[in-house]
Amino acid sequence: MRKVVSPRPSGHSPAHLLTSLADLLRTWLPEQRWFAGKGRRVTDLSLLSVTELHPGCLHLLVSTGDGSAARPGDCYQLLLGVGDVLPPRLAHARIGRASEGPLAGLTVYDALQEPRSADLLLERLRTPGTAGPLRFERDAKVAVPAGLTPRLLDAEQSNSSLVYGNAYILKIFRRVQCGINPDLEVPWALARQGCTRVPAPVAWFRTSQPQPATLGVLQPFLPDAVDGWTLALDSLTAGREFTDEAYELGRATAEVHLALAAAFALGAPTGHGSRRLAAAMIERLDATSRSVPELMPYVAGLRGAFDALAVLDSGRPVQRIHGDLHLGQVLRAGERWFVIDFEGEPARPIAERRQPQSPVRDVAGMLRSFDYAARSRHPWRPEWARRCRDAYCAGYAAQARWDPRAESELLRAYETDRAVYEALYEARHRPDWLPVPMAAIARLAEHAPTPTPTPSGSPHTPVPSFHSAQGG
Ligand SMILES: Nc1ncnc2c1ncn2[C@@H]1O[C@H](COP(=O)(O)OP(=O)(O)O)[C@@H](O)[C@H]1O
Ligand SMILES: O=P(O)(O)O[C@H]1O[C@H](CO)[C@@H](O[C@H]2O[C@H](CO)[C@@H](O)[C@H](O)[C@H]2O)[C@H](O)[C@H]1O
Repeated sequence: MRKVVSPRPSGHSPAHLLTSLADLLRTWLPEQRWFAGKGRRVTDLSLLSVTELHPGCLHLLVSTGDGSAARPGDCYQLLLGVGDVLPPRLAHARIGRASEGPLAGLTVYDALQEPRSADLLLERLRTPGTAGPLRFERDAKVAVPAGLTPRLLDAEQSNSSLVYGNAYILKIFRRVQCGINPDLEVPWALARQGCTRVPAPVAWFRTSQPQPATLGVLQPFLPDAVDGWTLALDSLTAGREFTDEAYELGRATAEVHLALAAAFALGAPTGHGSRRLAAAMIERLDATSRSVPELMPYVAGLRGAFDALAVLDSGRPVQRIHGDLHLGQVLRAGERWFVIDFEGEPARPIAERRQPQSPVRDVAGMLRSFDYAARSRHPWRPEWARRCRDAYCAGYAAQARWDPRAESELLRAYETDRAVYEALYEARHRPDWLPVPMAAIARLAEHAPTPTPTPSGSPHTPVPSFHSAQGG
């Protein structure tokens, strides 16, 4: 997202406002959990859009860059409060005091932490309309009540979420990309399909400038739900099995996949497209190993999984999928699993995330997650993860009528690709966690299939057993 500028708040041009905000945001942005450019300095900063939502509350789209010509800048959505004095209860929201420009002497803070601004956002969503380039819309069939008490969710998130009265949750996308966000598009389509595994959007807001983009989505909040990651860790801590839950989760995943296949156009079977997919995975491996040197010793071993994929002729069609499925993206309320966060991998371009892909990719994401959970507790219990993985695939097979374990090369390639993604994610966001995906990478590299020439000279890949690579 670049360049265009929207209406002027209270008579100040964005360029003028930037003189007040630039220094503050250069320091504050990189400290935020949702800031994608971890480890990079914000050297270029510009305001793409400024909208005064109400006096003292600015909605901004800012573009940040690190000065490198090779990396395009990112666009972030901010809601900033500006005032003379910050009440002590908002001390934690303080960004700083502007020293120059039109806001000189005023204190700037993160307005999402302020109930008044959160109330106002909900009011906007309840009563559709526009504010400058922002458009607020809702499902006319759902009446959202007024006056619900807001609280900002304290979760480790890629975005920011406000919960209203334990009845609704508003996700505010932090890193904004041009186009409809799959986290609005997919749950909306699934709801139309009658799929009840996904909370259906009831309201949303978007911008038309600098380019059309989704900015936030309001959905029903499941008040008694616990996420799969917390449940899995509880089970590990208590020395309990998690296979019944994993089986049901496999069924829920398959149900969502079937609904997705019905709601969106299917793509052609992977067929010879496997070569292109393998090439993309190899490219990601090479690029990641340049950023995460710990990967270097394993690159040759890991490539085996991608080489095997390149010669695979899969007859299974591709379809829309979740794209970033793991235990943190599933919620259990009572005995029932729900799937949330259809944004896909936030670092990838939206156009790519909306492409049909193999459902095996989601399955691989969840299988990696069982491994993650088992790895994050001492002593490591590989058998626990192996049983969960098996139960999950069995549940999936029972619902989908095909077993992901039968797609062993595809599954292995996607698991390897996911582990590489995780290594990059952890190196950037949580370096202490890097050993978790690295342990899987070491195993996957060690057990990687080696394409061997067949008597006819065409490559033949021995299929490793499903358990050998991940189980121990
Ligand atoms: N509909 C919901 N009901 C209950 N909790 C939810 C719901 N949607 C999200 N959450 C909670 O919010 C957290 C973050 O949501 P998520 O969509 O994964 O955001 P992000 O993309 O920022 O990671 C989840 O882990 C979950 O705890
Ligand atoms: O923010 P998102 O939930 O969209 O996803 C990102 O952050 C996740 C961590 O919060 C990360 O997931 C990795 O860690 C999880 C445990 O914290 C584990 O369950 C996942 O299997 C593992 O991939 C995810 O990769 C990232 O996209």
